Amino acid sequence: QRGPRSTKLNGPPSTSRILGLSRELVQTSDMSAVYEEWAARYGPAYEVPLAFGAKKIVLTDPKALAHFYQSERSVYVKTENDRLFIDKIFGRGIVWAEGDVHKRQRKALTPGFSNAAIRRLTSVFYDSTYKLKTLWDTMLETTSDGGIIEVQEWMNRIALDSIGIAGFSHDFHYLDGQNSAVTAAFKALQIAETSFLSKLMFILSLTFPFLMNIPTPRMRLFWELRRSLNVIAERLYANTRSEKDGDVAEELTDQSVIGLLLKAEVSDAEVYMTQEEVVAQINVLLLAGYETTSVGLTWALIELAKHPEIQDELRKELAQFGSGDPSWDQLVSELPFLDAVVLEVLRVHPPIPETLREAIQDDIIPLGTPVVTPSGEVISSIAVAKGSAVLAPIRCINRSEALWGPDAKEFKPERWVEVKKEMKLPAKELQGHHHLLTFHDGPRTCLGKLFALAEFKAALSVLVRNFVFEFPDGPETQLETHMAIVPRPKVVGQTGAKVPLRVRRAE
Ligand code: HEM
Repeated sequence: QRGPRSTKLNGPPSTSRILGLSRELVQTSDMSAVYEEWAARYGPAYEVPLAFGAKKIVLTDPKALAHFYQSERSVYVKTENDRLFIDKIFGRGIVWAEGDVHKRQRKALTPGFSNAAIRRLTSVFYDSTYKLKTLWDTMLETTSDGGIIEVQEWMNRIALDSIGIAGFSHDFHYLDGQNSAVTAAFKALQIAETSFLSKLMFILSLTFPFLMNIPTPRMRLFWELRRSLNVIAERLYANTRSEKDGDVAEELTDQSVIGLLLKAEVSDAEVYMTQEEVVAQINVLLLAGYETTSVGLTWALIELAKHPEIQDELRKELAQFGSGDPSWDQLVSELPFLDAVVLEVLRVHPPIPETLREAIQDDIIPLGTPVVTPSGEVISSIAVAKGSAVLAPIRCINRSEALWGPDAKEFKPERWVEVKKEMKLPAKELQGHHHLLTFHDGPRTCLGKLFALAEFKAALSVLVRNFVFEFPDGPETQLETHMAIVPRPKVVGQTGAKVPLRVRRAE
């Protein structure tokens, strides 16, 4: 028996009876700007026609978004097709799980991400960045004017080695130039240019999962990545186990996220995980912790290269530590400008640009700002029928002029001084990390938030104190998006996700 129907909302008209607006959604280079335009025209809750008569409800209203994220797991879940895709790539770990299985897995993983755990892991982030500093120092030794360095690749190296060691006591030695099946698969994904057909197949496969079995070059890369991650994950599982049994490297193992996880697995039945689940968590950590942070760090260097005055101000703030490094506590609370730069990078360039969910039961979503329906009725809540797709366009929300003011698209770390003192903008109604939904919110909010923030801050503090970053062709250099696992920046004209910067040693 069908429950109440969804409220009919206004929204952009379909351009194709078969594809709805799917083709436009795939072809548009800046989807967040389109979502913003539609929100300005149709209000902060509207609907978008998709392929084969499907549609999705798009929310930019802060009250609606707070409700949406708080109702994750109980009302809003990942779509079956998303889960099938996640299962194929990541396995059945925490990103795949829903309901009680998710609750149990999250409980088991949580201690690995506590304040105390991250405080202990901060030295790992410093070690990785200093390794890079030593290598760059050697590369730049003979030049007075700096050298051109493709920084995205180096941020990948910091991020992969850091998650390997801090996640499961495994050193990939990627900073040392060592390649592996994992690095090869990630690299191939970054270089591969996605054809329109391949992108369209990918989008359609979320509606028609059988398309995932068609071996497009992109799908083959995903399968290869999964295969290579599994080999590593199983070896790590076995190693950690034998280390634990023989009490070898116990201290190191215990400090990594997976060390704590394995400990929980043997001692607490409530959070018991199968070997398959543990292997899947390693895959998840690798993917969730690697791409997001390396992309975020790359964007940070891009923005600093585009804004030399901001880079100088940050360098000045960091100078107070001389040649020493800020402790974890200092990184967290004694470097307001570093904090502002990091928050601004996460606002303007959220590594995961949107959240798509499906309602597993009927729901009523409250609205802070009423919308007008096609029949002219003014409503302050919308009915959402079981089975409806709901989208939170994070990147659009973070950059929305209606929420963040007319300078919303600009990179201005100084705005955070105001935001933290007294937020006057409509964005103050947004929940999440300092009004940002970049890490989501609610019961499925990013578990690695503290990990990511500590890594960002430690890495940037070392990089900015020691090096100066510039665009070889000036700050007006244009960038575009390259679709890897998450969207990556690339300088226009480069093949693949490349960001070459001129790097000089800071005096
Ligand atoms: C800037 C860096 C990062 C950003 C922006 C970010 C963002 C997110 C987002 C948006 C989600 C929700 C995904 C979804 O359910 O659709 C998520 C989940 C998650 N993240 Fe992060 N993440 C970052 C770094 C990390 C790191 C470094 C780790 C681990 C070391 C991590 C571990 C996780 C885990 C385990 C989940 C699943 C949580 C759950 O489903 O309950 N993340 N992250």
